[in-house]
Amino acid sequence: MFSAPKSTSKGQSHRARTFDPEDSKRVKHTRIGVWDLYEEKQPIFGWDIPGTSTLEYYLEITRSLPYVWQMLKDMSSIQNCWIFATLYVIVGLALSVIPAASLWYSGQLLTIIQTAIDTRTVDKDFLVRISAGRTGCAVLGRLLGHAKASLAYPLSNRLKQHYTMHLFHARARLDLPTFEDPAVRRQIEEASHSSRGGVAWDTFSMMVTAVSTAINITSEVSMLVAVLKDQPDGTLLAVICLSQSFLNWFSEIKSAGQGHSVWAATTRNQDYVKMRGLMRVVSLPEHRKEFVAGNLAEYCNTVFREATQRVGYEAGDFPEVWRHWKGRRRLSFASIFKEPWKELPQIVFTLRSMQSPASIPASLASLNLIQTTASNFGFTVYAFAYQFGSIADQLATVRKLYDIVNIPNRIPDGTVPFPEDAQKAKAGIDVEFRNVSFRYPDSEIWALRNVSFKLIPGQLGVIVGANGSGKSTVLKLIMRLYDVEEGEILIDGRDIRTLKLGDLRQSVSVLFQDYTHFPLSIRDNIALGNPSHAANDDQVRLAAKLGGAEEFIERLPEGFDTYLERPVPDHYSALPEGTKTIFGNPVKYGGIRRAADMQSSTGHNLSGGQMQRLAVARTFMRSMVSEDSTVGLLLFDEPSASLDPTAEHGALLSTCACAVGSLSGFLAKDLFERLRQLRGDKTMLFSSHRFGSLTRHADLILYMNDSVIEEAGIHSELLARDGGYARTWKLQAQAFI
Ligand SMILES: Nc1ncnc2c1ncn2[C@@H]1O[C@H](COP(=O)(O)OP(=O)(O)OP(=O)(O)O)[C@@H](O)[C@H]1O
Repeated sequence: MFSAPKSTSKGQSHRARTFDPEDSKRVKHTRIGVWDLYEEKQPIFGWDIPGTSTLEYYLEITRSLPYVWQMLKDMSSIQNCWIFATLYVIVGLALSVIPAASLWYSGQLLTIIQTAIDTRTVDKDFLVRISAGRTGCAVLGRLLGHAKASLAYPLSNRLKQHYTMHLFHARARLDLPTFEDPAVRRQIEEASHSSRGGVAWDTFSMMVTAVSTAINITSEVSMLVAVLKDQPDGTLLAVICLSQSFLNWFSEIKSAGQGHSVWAATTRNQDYVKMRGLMRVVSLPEHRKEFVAGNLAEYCNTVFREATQRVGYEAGDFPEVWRHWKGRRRLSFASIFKEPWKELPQIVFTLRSMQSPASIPASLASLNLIQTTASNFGFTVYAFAYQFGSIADQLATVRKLYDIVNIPNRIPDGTVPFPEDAQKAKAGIDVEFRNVSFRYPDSEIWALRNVSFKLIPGQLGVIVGANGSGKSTVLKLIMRLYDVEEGEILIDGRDIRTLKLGDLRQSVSVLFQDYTHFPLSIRDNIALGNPSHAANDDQVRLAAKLGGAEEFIERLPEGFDTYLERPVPDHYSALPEGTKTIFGNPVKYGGIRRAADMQSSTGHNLSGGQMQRLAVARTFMRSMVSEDSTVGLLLFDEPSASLDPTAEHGALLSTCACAVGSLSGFLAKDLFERLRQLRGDKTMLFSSHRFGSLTRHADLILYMNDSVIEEAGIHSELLARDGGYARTWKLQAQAFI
């Protein structure tokens, strides 16, 4: 809904095991406008101050250290990384002592002033040397700062690239149920979370900054003590100024609101929710068709006006309302005393100067020195706390980054290679369900109950039944996207759980009902049907032809190189009205601009039927066009759902020049017929709502209802039985009369 402030987005989950907004002992509730904010109650000297000690906090750091060590070792494997890293550390450390060196020179200037007051003489050479040193420090500080920023770029890029591959691998290796698990998704999200250059860079720069900050503060404070110990009231002024910067920091942290605490906000104001919904209805292009056709303008205007009046002036996005509320809350005890406290050093100084007017110049110089150092000191600590949140949280992110590559998959791999005989498998494999029952993860409802059937090599099976009866689930279980809960599935007589997963999936081809297209080029989308032949353009084109997709692909301006959805959008400002296309794509303006004056261009829009032909082409790529394909079982989930009749009957395609001898024959026939001819002896299993040509040819029809197989047999048998299948078949037949 909104992005949390930076300091809050880090460092929450692993400390607070659970967060229950209703737990009033631990959670404070505040009503802000239409929003209910729930904040975990925090002890003042608990988590609020980054780096403060508690056992859990240190344990967290201790647990993460081996992973940080691993990260440092991994950095050595990245080209030139250690050179940049070492230089970065050296420059960072050198920078951290510059303020102390400047302070030393300033102290020397103080001594010169003091001597001048006492003796009325100035050592000019010494003054020149000290002034040069002081100026040199400033110049060196600037140069080192520049060098640090210049080193940060190549270093962070190297780390980013390395860990992007790491994250890619970690995500790619997960199976479906593991990937769908919300806990796993969260784990991945947390491991990928980073502000700028990735987790590794953030951690590395945090460590360098932590050490530099420590050196900076220690050296500055000790230098300040050394410089001021002989100055009149130096120590008193230093204490007042440092306490002032502490007060400042404390009030900032408090007013930053939740610091590092856990919080959540929701709105229960139905009028506000409705207002936001209506606002989207009138703003987004996807609703406009129905909005206009449904004549909704007047009704929506009235409802929106009424809802707005009821909500009053309290409506607003949470971040906006929250920011305003925090501004009001900023009037804390610390913030009230902060201002008068600032005047205290001046008051002390004035009192002292009245007592001994001769020391005014020296005192003035030391006051200035102390104030500058104290404000630097406060700023350094605050900047560190703000940038990195908590050290423990940052280090814990590294642990998560490494842990995600070890997330166990829910579907364990088998050990038996499959098939034993590739030629035989290619010519069809058999599949058998024995008393299979299955529930989806975290679901109480049985998706399949006691399902048994057998298809022998070369047979055509069709599963028919109402929505939600379990048809697609049968296909998913054959692919081992999930494992059965009871019973077993056998492929060529072997329990699929014993077979090597890669081999099993290599031998089966599936076209899902809810197939997706990858945000890659059309060529790649088809080629991924058979990754081992992805570079073979002829096969890709043949697969496109067989799937009935070649003709419309060729008509696209970029043909097979067209991206259906470009993963990298072009960005542009508000272009002059006459600009209709840019970079070959139409200029589009959405109802709501996502980022100031930036707008992304999207890819081409294909019809549902064209999209499905692409998906069919990918299936053909996998199963038909390659000589060495080991696919022996073809699964189709509602393959003709969005194909128009022309496409199904191949009329459009009959004009295609066919590349293979017998191709023209079956292009003119209906899709099922084409599939039947192309498959040779491969076993096929369809799930379909449609009865008709497909079921008439089926060797086995499974009529499913409410997760069980109610009837099984061939078309004529099931018609004769006059049960659910016959009823539905007659209903569908009547619809076409
Ligand atoms: N990912 C999932 N998580 C939980 N339940 C699911 C999931 N997918 C399907 N189901 C449930 O499993 C049951 C069987 O679904 P399935 O998709 O196999 O039905 P179907 O016969 O293919 O339906 P349709 O004809 O609409 O595609 C349904 O009750 C459905 O709600």
